[in-house]
Formats: sequence, structure tokens, C-alpha cells
Amino acid sequence: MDSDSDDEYWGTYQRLPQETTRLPFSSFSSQGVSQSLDFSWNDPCGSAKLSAGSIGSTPSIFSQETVELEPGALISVGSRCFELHDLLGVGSFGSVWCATCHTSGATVALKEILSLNKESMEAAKLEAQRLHALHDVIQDRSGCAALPNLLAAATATYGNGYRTVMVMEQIPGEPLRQALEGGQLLVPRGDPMAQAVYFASEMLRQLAMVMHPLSKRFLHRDANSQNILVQASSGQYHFGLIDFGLAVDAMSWSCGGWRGYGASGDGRFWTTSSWMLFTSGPEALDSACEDLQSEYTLRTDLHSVGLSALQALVVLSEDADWLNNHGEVAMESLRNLREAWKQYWCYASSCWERVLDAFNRDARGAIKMQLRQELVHETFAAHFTKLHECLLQVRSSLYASKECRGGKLGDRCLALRVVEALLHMISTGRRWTDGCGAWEQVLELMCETSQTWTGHVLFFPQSGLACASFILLAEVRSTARKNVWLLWMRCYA
Ligand SMILES: Nc1ncnc2c1ncn2[C@@H]1O[C@H](COP(=O)(O)OP(=O)(O)OP(=O)(O)O)[C@@H](O)[C@H]1O
Repeated sequence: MDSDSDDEYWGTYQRLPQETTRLPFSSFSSQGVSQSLDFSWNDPCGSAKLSAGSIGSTPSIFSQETVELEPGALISVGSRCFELHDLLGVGSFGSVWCATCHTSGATVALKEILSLNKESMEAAKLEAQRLHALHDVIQDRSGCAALPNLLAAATATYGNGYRTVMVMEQIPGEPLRQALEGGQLLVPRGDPMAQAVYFASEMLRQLAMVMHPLSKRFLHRDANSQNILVQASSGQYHFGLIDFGLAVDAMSWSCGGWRGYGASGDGRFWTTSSWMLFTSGPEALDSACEDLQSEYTLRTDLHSVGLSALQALVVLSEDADWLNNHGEVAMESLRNLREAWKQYWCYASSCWERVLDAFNRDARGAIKMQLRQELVHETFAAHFTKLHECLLQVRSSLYASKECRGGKLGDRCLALRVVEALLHMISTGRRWTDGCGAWEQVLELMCETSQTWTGHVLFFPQSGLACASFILLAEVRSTARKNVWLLWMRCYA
């Protein structure tokens, strides 16, 4: 039986990891909360303490000390009481419920994490602390993807282990992966390609607005289409980012702390370097080229969000007949991109299945060795390079395309910005142009609003028949930080 202590766990892991195996409720003793462990933080505004406390600390309203989570159950966290409704979702680490606060009437998400040992209980508490820290990271949230602010949290002993409960803001919507599978994201009579481009642009814009400030403080390490929530309403989209259970401090991570952690999250969204670390350990990255190490320390979130956006773009524009009927170069290149994505997804999914299967059989070492021998990281790198080539083709064809606003690609400028952002985000493992401003660059691209004015300046030469007409194109690009005037002169004689 293998036991790699630095392995971390991910959303699609079929069997719950040992550290966080749910304890059967029937085995709870009535003294389950006898040694409650409270933790609380100072309110970021300095006004009040968060209402963290022990579960069951106001037992008078309950008939039992240890409340089983089910619809209708009342649970007290700190000074507030919450009534549970439906299960919002179940992950590898916990179950999340929709609940209402009895005091404020607010609808919240209540996450329960059961841990068998102190170490994993500490990890659960860390997740709550990180959620709390999100308060400070982003002050102005207008237009941003939503983040689940922490409202209350508590840990208590529970049977032979611990139970941590986190109450956070409920983010509307459903995981992007499910939403894409559900096929209800686009409005029925709209142009699918234009809508897909708009969807991807909004997703990247809203997420970059939170990831840019967030990346200075944390690395999320599991930012993929399962943890990106989306709410669609009449062609408008609101995104959210959840699950900070695997997040780490950005500063200590980049100063070498990464060596102490295994690859985390869903392997289908990993970088080449994550696969290398997973199969061969941190030493392999130490001796690999500098670019791969930088990729691993700086770009994993960027890459996984980029792949998720590409996934959305591909799935939402998936209307084979519609695409096949168009011979335009742009459509051709989009078709190639779609094909490259399908091949990538097929390969990544089969690798990931093998990993999950091996983990479920406690054969971690064996699968790592097999994948190492197969040089999977090189195959992943080849897929990412192919995706890049296809994106570059799409970009060139968009530049060459005569279609502009209202054309089949919707707003061509918007499509170009999405493609530029994806080229920047999806990493091939090779050096990129501007590492420090990684998210900043996406933010600038996606928050850019551009308007074009066209003026005609006619010059009539004194002699001869020639008449030259100059067309002056002036474009104002207001990016997140600056306004840039771009002027072009075109000469028609
Ligand atoms: N704040 C929230 N608002 C709305 N829904 C939420 C929220 N937090 C979690 N959920 C729902 O609960 C599900 C599981 O939550 P979460 O991803 O935090 O659990 P986890 O055990 O850490 O999962 P994972 O296996 O991905 O690590 C999510 O996929 C989502 O559907």
C-alpha cells in the first residue's frame, strides 16, 4: 500500500481521502462536543468579532448536543442560529448546505468538514481563516466575480474526530462544469458563437478582477470549472469563485514553500510542471529548466482558469452544423481549436481517470511511476503547444477577418481580446513575456473598452488627377489603468 504524505486531494477523487473520511453519524457519542474548540478573528473593520464559536454552544434550542445536518435542522454557530434547507453540493472535503440565518434572514452556505485527526482539522480551520482574509484582499467588489465571505465558523470535537462548520455567503449559480453540461447557458435565438465569446469574456473579466488582487496574497490551486460558479439570466452572466480549501500563502509559496506541497486540484487543469511534480517530485522541478519551475510557482491558477474559459468557449460554440456551414477562415481555425481541445480533454481525462482509479486502489506510487515512464508531462506540454498554435491561427484569422461588430464572431475585437487572454493564460511550460503582471495583463485585456471613430481627411493635390483620401482611424482604448489613443492612417489613392 502506498502512502505519499505530500499528496493532496482533489474534487473528483472518488473515495474520500483518509484524513477527511466522514464519520458515520450513528457513531457519535452524546459527548461529541465536550471539548469545543473555538476560533475567531478580529473583524477587518475593527468593529466586532466574527461570530465564531463552538457548534452547539447554545444548546437550549436543540434537543440533541450534536446536530445531524439534514433539511430543517437548526445549528448554532457562535451567537447565530442557522436553519438548513437543501444540500448545495458535496465535495471531497465536506458537504455544503443552503441555510438561513435566524437573526438576519440572510441565505447562506454552510460547509461542514469532518476530520479524523488534528492535522486535517487544522487544515479545515485554515480554510476558514483564508475565507476570512478575503475581506481584506478586495475592497471594491463591483463587477468582480463573487467570493464567499466568511460569516461565522467553529470547530468542535465530534466522535473520535472533529467537525468544522463554516458559514459563508452563498454564491448564486451552479458550478460551470455542470452548467456547461446542462446546456442552458445561451439564450435560444441568439448567435451561439457571439454568445460564447461574450460568455468567455465576462468570465475572464470578472475572474481577473478578483484574481489580480488575490494572487498577491493567495494561490487558489483549485480554480477550475468545478469551483467557478455561474449564474445566467437572460444572456447576462455572474461568476463566483469558491473552495479555498487548498489555497496557500503566495509569498511563502514563491519563496520555496511549494516544495512542501503536492500537486493539488483536478489534474485535467494542471500545468506541465504540475504533472512533472506529481510524477517525479519537487526535485524534478528543481533540476528542470527554470521556466517550468516558474510556471509551477506563478502560473497554475492562471492556467487552470484559462483552460476553464477555453472549455466554456468550445462547449458553448459546439454546434457542428452551424460551424460546418461556414467556410470562413475564422470558422476553420475555430474548428481546429475545437478539435485540439477535444483531443486534449480526452487525453487529460483518461490520465486523470487512471490516477483516480489508482488512488482508490491505494496504488499511488505505481501510477506515478507508470506516468513518469510514459513521460506524461511531455505529452501534456505537446497538447498545450497545439492549443497555442490553434489559438494563434484563430488570432490571425480574426485579424484578417472583415467581419466586425454583428458578424458571426460577434464583436471581433472582443473575440480577439479573449484569444489574447487565453494565449497569455494557457501555459506551454515555456517562458512567457511578462510574468509579474500575469493577472494584470488579463485584467487589462478584459477590462478594455474600445471605441473607434472614423474621420475622412481628403487632400486634393494642386495638379494632376490623383486624389488621395486618407482615412483617419482613432481608437481610444481605456484599459483598467490608462487611456491610450491609437491612431492609424490609411491611404487610398
Ligand atoms: N459559498 C457557496 N455558495 C454556493 N454554493 C457553494 C458554496 N460553497 C460550496 N458550494 C457548493 O458546494 C459544492 C462543494 O463545495 P466545495 O467545493 O467547497 O467542497 P470541497 O469538499 O472543498 O470540494 P472539492 O472536492 O472540490 O475540494 C460546490 O461544488 C458548490 O456546488
